[in-house]
Amino acid sequence: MMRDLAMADTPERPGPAGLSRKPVIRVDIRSKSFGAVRVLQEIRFSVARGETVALLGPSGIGKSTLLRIVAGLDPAFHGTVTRPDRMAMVFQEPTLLPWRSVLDNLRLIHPDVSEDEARVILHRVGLQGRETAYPRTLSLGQQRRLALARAFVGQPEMLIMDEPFVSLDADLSDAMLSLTEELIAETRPATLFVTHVRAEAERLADRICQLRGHPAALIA
Ligand SMILES: Nc1ncnc2c1ncn2[C@@H]1O[C@H](COP(=O)(O)OP(=O)(O)OP(=O)(O)O)[C@@H](O)[C@H]1O
Repeated sequence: MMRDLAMADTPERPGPAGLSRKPVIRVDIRSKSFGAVRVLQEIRFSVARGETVALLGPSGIGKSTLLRIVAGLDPAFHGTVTRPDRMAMVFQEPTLLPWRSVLDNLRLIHPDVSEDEARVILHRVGLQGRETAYPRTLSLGQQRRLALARAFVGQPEMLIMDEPFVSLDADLSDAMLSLTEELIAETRPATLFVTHVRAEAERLADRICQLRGHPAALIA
């Protein structure tokens, strides 16, 4: 089902269950510069609910810059981005609060989530029994599982991931990919993720975008 795209726009079309595939992320970036250096130019694409788009490109091309703009973390660009209210991000580093328990790491970000709901998602990612543990006592794989639980417990309409499987060995990377695939299928956010690994992109994504050139543009 995966295909490459150039300047892709998600048309409003029926989804697999006849549900509306109205885009929930619309990106129209005319330019992004750091000082005098223009990093991004003319980037237009959209992502529908339930759709996963992978972003590939060489190191330093501007992938993280693009993700930060889409997430609303960097407002200093020319253009427009439309995004839904409920969004979640997963970074290369799990970015956990070291002095808070596993359960608190979930509930501080999502105060409306009940303890029972938090326990259910922790069980779902394989962290049952570790609710009162502190992040430093978790393996890197477990920390990544907690970061995934934290992202999905809020039922995000939009999910942004920046190389979420980097620095894991092959088996762990495979397990995390499977878990992420399942959570995306259950929650169906509009997902945009960066990876250096084309096989990861082909496994997880419906569409693949590539950034190329200086300043970078989106191409097939
Ligand atoms: N805050 C900043 N100030 C100045 N230049 C920056 C800043 N952030 C990024 N850049 C520059 O913008 C360009 C794009 O960086 P970015 O981190 O987006 O690339 P990337 O494709 O994500 O790289 P990588 O794959 O190595 O993570 C690089 O030349 C980088 O040096």
